[in-house]
Amino acid sequence: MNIDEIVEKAVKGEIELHEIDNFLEANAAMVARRLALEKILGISLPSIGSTILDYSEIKNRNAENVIGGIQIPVGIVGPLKVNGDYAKGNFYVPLATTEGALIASVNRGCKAITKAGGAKVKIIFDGMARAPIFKLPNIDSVVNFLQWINKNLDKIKEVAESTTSHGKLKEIQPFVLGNNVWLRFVFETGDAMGMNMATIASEAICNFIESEFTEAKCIAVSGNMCSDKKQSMVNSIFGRGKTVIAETLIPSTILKEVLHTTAEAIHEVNLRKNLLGSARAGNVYQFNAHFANIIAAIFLATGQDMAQVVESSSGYTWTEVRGEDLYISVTLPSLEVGTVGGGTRLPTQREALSIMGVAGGGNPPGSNVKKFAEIIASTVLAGELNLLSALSNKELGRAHKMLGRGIKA
Ligand SMILES: CC(C)(COP(=O)([O-])OP(=O)([O-])OC[C@H]1O[C@@H](n2cnc3c(N)ncnc32)[C@H](O)[C@@H]1OP(=O)([O-])[O-])[C@@H](O)C(=O)NCCC(=O)NCCSC(=O)C[C@@](C)(O)CC(=O)[O-]
Ligand SMILES: NC(=O)C1=CN([C@@H]2O[C@H](COP(=O)(O)OP(=O)(O)OC[C@H]3O[C@@H](n4cnc5c(N)ncnc54)[C@H](OP(=O)(O)O)[C@@H]3O)[C@@H](O)[C@H]2O)C=CC1
Repeated sequence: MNIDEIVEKAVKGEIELHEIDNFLEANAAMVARRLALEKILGISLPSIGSTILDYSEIKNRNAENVIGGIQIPVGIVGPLKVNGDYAKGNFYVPLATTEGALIASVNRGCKAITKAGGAKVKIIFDGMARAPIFKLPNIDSVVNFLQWINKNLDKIKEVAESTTSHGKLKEIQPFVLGNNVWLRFVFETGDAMGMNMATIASEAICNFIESEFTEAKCIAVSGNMCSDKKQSMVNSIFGRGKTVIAETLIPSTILKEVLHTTAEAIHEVNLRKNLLGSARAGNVYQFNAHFANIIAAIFLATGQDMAQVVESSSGYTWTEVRGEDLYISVTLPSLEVGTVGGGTRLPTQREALSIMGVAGGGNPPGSNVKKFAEIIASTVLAGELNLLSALSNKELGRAHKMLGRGIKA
């Protein structure tokens, strides 16, 4: 069958859109699927169809039933001076967004931080968690199960690590409710974000447990105590991915000249907005102004899993007035990122990672992603510093009129 005949069959419903992959080479299948959809809907999709994506690379790795690609503007902020353990020096950071004023905002924050000597940044925890849920017959069995797990830690580690060369089982955190037990497995995952790695290793552990401790039945490899793609106290307290802290001290001259404000004014906005306002709103995880803006824009540009913006953007902004200067820090308890795997292998996303010098695996493994995490936290710091400044001097509406609607103030 040629491509026209296949399109016709898909339009008539004689083959499903995803079955086109069985008849054509990958890229021809992507085109045929779009042409069929255009005919079914009576619309044309030339922009989605005009893509540099190679479906033979994406298929069985990143997406199914593909009809083309979506383009999102990517802008650049920086140079941003980062004084980390892995990221040292001045960095340009790509942000993909459709929110006018966001890039300008973060860029001004970068300017202020760089002029002030940079952002100091530390990673204080590193571990990707997967938590299967087990059903036991009764609470005697729960206690025996926990003792058995403790006795068999070495064997469990061996089973897990037989599935991966980079994944290392660091720790098992047990949680109990009645006859239910969650085992929260925490892995080091090299430069990968690690969710596939941790899931595959956890499934192997579950099979081993079920065959050896037969009273335990694994109900689901993910029991939501992980917690993936959901806000949760467990991530906030224990950390998931990387827990990162970035801080800087901004002298009053820079506050005045670059940010048109004062330490007192920023501190008051932080206290009454980020801390009190978030508490009054019943927010438990996001005592910040807009971590999500920076996290989402970097995730989108660099091929991270967008659904993990949920927990990766949780965290706290802390400020202190020191003389006339401002101390400001951001704490991100669960930043889930990778420089290998997932969407990081796509061509535009890989280029975006290369702007920061973090594309691919590091030497030693894990060093590249830690450098990336430090750059992200420093950029979040720039975003917070600038938005708090803009709010303190009533710039927000004016900026968004100009850069979001194209209207001169
Ligand atoms: C827009 C500015 C920065 C102007 O600020 P300004 O001081 O009038 O601008 P400027 O023209 O004097 O430039 C100062 C610096 O800003 C940067 N800058 C300036 N323009 C650009 C540009 N086109 N492209 C790139 N960078 C730009 C750049 O670093 C520049 O330095 P230079 O390089 O010239 O030496 C300021 O008014 C501002 O930051 N406003 C606030 C906007 C903002 O923070 N928006 C964030 C998104 S809001 C949101 O989504 C969340 C929210 C608010 O709902 C959450 C909440 O509830 O809090
Ligand atoms: N399965 C699930 O439940 C979920 C999956 N996801 C998806 O999972 C994907 C991310 O999973 P993830 O495990 O990170 O990625 P991958 O599934 O792509 O696994 C990473 C691969 O890279 C290899 N590798 C090579 N060099 C390195 C290095 N330096 N550091 C680490 N690994 C290296 C690993 O080998 P080796 O293993 O031998 O070390 C492994 O094969 C995303 O697409 C995400 O959307 C997201 C949430 C849930």
